[in-house]
Amino acid sequence: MAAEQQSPPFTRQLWAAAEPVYEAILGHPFIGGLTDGTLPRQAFRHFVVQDSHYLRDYARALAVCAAKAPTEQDVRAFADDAVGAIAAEQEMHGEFMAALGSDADQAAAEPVLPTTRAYTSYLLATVYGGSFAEALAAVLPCYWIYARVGERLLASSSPDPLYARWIATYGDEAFQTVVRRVLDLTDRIGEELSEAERRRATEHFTTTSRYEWMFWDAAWRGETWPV
Ligand SMILES: Cc1ncc(C[n+]2csc(CCO)c2C)c(N)n1
Repeated sequence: MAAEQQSPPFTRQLWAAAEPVYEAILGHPFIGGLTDGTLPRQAFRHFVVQDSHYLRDYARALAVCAAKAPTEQDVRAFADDAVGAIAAEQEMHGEFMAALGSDADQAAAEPVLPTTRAYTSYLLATVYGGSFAEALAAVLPCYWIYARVGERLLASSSPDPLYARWIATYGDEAFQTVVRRVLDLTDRIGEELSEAERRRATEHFTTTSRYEWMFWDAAWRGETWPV
């Protein structure tokens, strides 16, 4: 009998699809500026304000993932992240806003800009309308790209204490452990997917990876609504 055809681990397939985007992120001047400390405060502030808006909807997206998750343990893990991990990120943004002479209320009062709106709309449409695998693939770049970027930047860190704090959060071993958990789940789910389902999920993964690049780029450009 012919040996059963083994698919490569799903995460390997996903990363191969998004690798050029990851390389573009590492080469982006926003990331370069975080590392060498030259990133203008205005660009960092733009990022923090938009990220506060992003996190509200991302928490919703994780809660939908929790509702669709296959096992009790996975339900708990996503529900925990929807509450605890998001709260930790919001708290960090509160500290960033204070260091920038502002606060969370002021951030909340600022408009949600085009890239943030596009990214969160896409995330929410995918998690509400798609299968669990599609939902997982859509939320995954948020974890995985930040873990890879954090890990990469940790060695050099930043001469700017604010930017060093940002890097330390994502380079931290505790965060890397959280991400490994989500990646293990992705490989587990991937084993049961048909080729067509893998393709659909990969499309979501590539799209939200691109939105991660665009999110930094929007802050770097000081994006506004054109009208
Ligand atoms: C645009 C954007 N993408 C990813 C993250 C990082 N992040 C946000 S929620 C979450 C999961 C729980 O920790 C992670 C890793 C961010 N802050 N902003």
